[in-house]
Amino acid sequence: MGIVEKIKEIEDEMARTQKNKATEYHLGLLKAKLARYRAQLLEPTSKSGPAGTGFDVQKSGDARVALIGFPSVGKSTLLSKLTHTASETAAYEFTTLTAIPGVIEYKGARIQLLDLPGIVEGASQGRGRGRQVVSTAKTADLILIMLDATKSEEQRRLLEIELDAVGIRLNKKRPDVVFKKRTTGGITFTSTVKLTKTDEKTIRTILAGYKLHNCDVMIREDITTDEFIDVLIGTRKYIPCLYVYNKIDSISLEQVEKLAQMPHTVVISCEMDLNLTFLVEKIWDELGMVKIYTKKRGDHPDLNDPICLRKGSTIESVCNGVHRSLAPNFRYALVWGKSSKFNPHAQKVSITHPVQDEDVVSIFTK
Ligand SMILES: Nc1nc2c(ncn2[C@@H]2O[C@H](COP(=O)(O)OP(=O)(O)OP(=O)(O)O)[C@@H](O)[C@H]2O)c(=O)[nH]1
Ligand SMILES: [K+]
Ligand SMILES: [Mg+2]
Repeated sequence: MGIVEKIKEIEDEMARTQKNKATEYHLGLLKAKLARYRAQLLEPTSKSGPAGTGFDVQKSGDARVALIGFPSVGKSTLLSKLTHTASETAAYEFTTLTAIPGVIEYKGARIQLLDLPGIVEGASQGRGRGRQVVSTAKTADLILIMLDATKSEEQRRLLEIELDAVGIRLNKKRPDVVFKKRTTGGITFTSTVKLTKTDEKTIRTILAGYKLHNCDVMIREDITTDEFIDVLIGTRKYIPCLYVYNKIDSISLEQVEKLAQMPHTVVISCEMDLNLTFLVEKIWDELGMVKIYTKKRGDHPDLNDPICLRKGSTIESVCNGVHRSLAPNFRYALVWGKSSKFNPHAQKVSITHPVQDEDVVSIFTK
């Protein structure tokens, strides 16, 4: 009998078994067995693709948000609450076995929310399908670390370790270091600030360790040695993160207040519908989305169908948001709004002009 059949058998037996004092222990055993089989299902097999690749879910919408957490913290419950997609939820661990995408619609934007299997300690080392989960997290524009408010604080640190191990840096900026490889000329080292957490000698030792004998290094921020290594490796992902504590219906008000005061933190209860709207607002803020309205010559701006972009986007992204034929044929654009030098009047701009929230843009092509 395969694992899937065994799981089915246990689930059937659980459904048949009446819940009462006498069956409590037996049900507990079944639950434990079920969790074990489901965990086995999550282990990589030759069929499930090489370790280190994420789930094959098409990116869609204006941004992607990934739900990362231990089993049974309520990830699927949240997906079902915030989107029109239902993801199976249950009281046993490893209910979700693959990536399930849903869409949050907010302020005209479509944000993809990705429900993922729960991960366990050691996920990044290839235990279970966890490696696939953390690899998928790398593709997100925002990570929601979902935590069970009734469980110990330790869970948060353990998850951070797993994400760190695959090169994800949470709520951190890329270190301000310019690093250029050369073919000759040795190492030029400059630092525009006083280094208090590392020094030139350490950095030169590291460079030698990586067999980098010709390069330019310019450090413009008081970085740590680890941050310098991140720059060298180059594939680090700097992703914003919100810590979402669920199940606050089961803890005291004092505890709720304590959690809510922590930075980048939102406390919610999916079951009691507490703070879910606020969570969506925070997701929007953290993603740094802007809304751009387009306007055809002589028309009013189209206020019903804004283009949603990440903060810092340029006219080029606006072009691509309308149609991919626009950018190659671009002549100039007119912008009204915060990014116009002459606000409230229009400014004529090039394709590299950065737009701001609620700008109105007209694009002129050749
Ligand atoms: N008390 C309480 N229970 C909740 C809340 N949200 C979800 N649950 C319960 O927590 C259990 C797990 O929920 P799921 O949504 O399946 O959790 P998950 O994180 O998707 O779990 P896996 O897919 O197994 O990793 C279910 O029994 C839910 O009913 C909440 O706000 N409060
Ligand atoms: K579950
Ligand atoms: Mg789930």
